[in-house]
Amino acid sequence: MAIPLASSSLLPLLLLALLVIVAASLTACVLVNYGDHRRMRRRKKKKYHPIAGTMFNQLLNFGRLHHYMTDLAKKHSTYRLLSPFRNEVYTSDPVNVEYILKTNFDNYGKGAYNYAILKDLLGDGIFTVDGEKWRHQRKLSSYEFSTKVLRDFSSVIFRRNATKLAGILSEAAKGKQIIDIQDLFMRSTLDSIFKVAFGVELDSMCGSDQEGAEFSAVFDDASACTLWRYVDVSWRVKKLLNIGSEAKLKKHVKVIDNFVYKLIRSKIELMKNLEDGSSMKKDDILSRFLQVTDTNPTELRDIILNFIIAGKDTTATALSWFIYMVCKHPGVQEKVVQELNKVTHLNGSLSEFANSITEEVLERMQYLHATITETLRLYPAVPVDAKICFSDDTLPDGFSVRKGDMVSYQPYAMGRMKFIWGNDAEEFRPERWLDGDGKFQQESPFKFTAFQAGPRICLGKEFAYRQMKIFSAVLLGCFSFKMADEGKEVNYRTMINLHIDGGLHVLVSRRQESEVD
Ligand code: HEM
Repeated sequence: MAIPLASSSLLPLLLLALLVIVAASLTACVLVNYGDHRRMRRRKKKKYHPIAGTMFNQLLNFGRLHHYMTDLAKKHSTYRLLSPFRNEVYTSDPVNVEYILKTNFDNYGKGAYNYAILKDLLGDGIFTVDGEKWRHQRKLSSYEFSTKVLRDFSSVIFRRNATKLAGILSEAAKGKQIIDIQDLFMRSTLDSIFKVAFGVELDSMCGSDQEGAEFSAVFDDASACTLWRYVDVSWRVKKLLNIGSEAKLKKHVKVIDNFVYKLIRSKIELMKNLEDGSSMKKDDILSRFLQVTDTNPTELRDIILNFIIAGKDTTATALSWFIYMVCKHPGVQEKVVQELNKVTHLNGSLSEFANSITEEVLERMQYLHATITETLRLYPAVPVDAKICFSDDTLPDGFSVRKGDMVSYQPYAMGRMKFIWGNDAEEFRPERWLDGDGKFQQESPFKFTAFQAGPRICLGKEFAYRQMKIFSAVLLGCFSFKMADEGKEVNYRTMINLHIDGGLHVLVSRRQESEVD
């Protein structure tokens, strides 16, 4: 999901909310502690995970939240943070993770809490629901995601957009211009997912489509307002009175709905008018749904918007951290290029070069696959992922959780745990993913949790890898990258996705060995 935790315009409000929450936390912590103590005495047999801090500490460490949580994880593989609203359990223990995400899957989900917050924007889409509703969505969507039609169509879009991006970098290289590559990745992944989902060219990369640019801005803002509900305890009142962020959200959702329903209506018209479906076959997800299912417009709206939110910032942030890593490790950058040299010819036009990156070529790029995976191990696009516990339970480590507790696994902290990855856990070393023959080796998804695991594992994992590999192969084949300011500290901004704070500013230059024009 791609929702900023704190856009700069929301910062003063956020600080005010933090102060209120801090006061409430302190009082609640005392009460919860006391309550825990009494309950523990009553139910002697049950034990609960150690308390490592409170929500107050989280707020104090907001700017370095994932560092803070990693430090706690180094002390306790599973711990509790006290909050006035609910008990929060955080785990980086793969055995507990497997239990929550797979073994007792039905007992941990989005719950009514997340549903209420997300529903206005994401409707009954795959991200917001549990149980039968989720199963239905998952079945419909996983069938589509596994088809060759979608694979081929999306690869064409990725190659085209990677070529477009390389064209922009080419101009920047000529003028020795510093570019914010994260911003460009954000635009190009939005364009890609939009084309794949709706069959519509948004062109936010070049900004040629006014309506598209407006949709993109409104969608980002609506996501920010939705996320704001997680910190604004008064959001329901504001919604009732239609004021502040809630009034803004309502207005934005209307714009989004108009845009999306218009697309759906015109697609339905188009389908009706097709005399010979095969000769004018359309391969975007919306058209495919209309061809093969009898999904109604509201369901379609929810399905497609959820895909857009899922596939937009996740891939863009992962690609940005990948570029950051290869800038910091020029040796790795060179090894990726050597591999590319082996499997493709770095000559011809930009689009010829991009088109030469076929499925077979992608399959042979094992070192690139390992480098992207190593990036995601240390910089997972979703750094923490929370579930709600539906009934009292005991985790495999012997500690109990209660109905209503928030139970989270933490990909960011897990990537840095020595007990999972060995003493070099914090080092960037793509080789850890390769066997003696240089072949990529999968790890347990309960250790490498960047894509979640179990029945709800990311539906777009293969799609995302293909996109990231095509983009990185095209870009590294043509350009060498270095940081615009080598001495500048690069950090994340605390958001649902792991964005690079302030963007990633790089200098690119044409590669000597590449004769791609
Ligand atoms: C580097 C890229 C990506 C990463 C790291 C990633 C990671 C994740 C994670 C952690 C979840 C679980 C979120 C939750 O608990 O709700 C998830 C779910 C999901 N992802 Fe991805 N994702 C990526 C790209 C994509 C793309 C490109 C798409 C589709 C176009 C996609 C589609 C989905 C969907 C539909 C779900 C919901 C699955 C379900 O609840 O059954 N993802 N992803």
